[in-house]
Amino acid sequence: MRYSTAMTSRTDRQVTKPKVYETIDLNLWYHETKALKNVNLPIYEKEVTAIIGPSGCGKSTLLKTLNRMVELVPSVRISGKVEYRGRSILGKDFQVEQLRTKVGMVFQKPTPFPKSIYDNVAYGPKIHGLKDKKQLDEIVERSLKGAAIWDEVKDRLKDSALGLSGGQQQRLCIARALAIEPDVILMDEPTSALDPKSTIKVEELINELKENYSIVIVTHNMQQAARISDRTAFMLNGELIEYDETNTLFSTPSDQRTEDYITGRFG
Ligand SMILES: Nc1ncnc2c1ncn2[C@@H]1O[C@H](COP(=O)(O)OP(=O)(O)OP(=O)(O)O)[C@@H](O)[C@H]1O
Repeated sequence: MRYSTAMTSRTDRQVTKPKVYETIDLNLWYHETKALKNVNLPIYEKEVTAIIGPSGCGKSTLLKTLNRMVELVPSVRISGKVEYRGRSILGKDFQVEQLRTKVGMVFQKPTPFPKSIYDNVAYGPKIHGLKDKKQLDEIVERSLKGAAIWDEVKDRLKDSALGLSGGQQQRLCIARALAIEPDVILMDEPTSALDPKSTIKVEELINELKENYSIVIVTHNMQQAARISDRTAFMLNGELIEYDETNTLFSTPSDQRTEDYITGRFG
């Protein structure tokens, strides 16, 4: 095997960009189930990093480790390190609230609150203490524009978000994530519940967002990873098998297992 998770990938040796995240020898167990095995993964600034692999390989677990959401599962045990901007985030002295204003998350199913479109977007800034109506109006407009949904909702901001289509709801959730002016956006299969047209809109949006944000996206869809990501991490049974520039990983994978997966031989 030319690669293992303990080795530095081709990409990592060449990249001089700042890292937003780095996992170092990361292991994670749910009770006795080992879901992450010695994962070493850098995430670079203002890029889209895709995490791919068959069902149950640990993609979502890895993503949720980055914002420490995984710790909501009581049986979880973790060893190794996760660094955000060079700072270890797993230690007891790190306040998880510090991540909440830096890292937004978008889930598989759109999860708007049963509130107005306006209030969905204003929610984050409000809980972080912003009260000024003019400032909130500006944030709501900027975030909805940033999520490419402003024109569709600007005349119905007081209407319930639940009245939007699934694709619109997902873009609203992206606007909600943008409202806190995050550094990173984590996306867990953000288009898997959407129709093809809405999927394309969200993919186009992701492509625009990477100018200003670092994005990590978990996807089942290899074509999607190939279309929108700069680098791809391929996981299997909790191991990071291969990580490289997306073009390289899909055109000349280094590990036979990656090749088998991307050519549809399993998964
Ligand atoms: N809350 C949990 N409790 C116990 N085991 C879990 C829990 N969540 C995930 N696992 C296990 O951890 C492993 C990795 O799961 P994870 O959801 O991260 O994989 P995935 O690659 O995201 O899968 P999928 O593509 O199907 O969403 C699996 O064996 C899964 O059964």
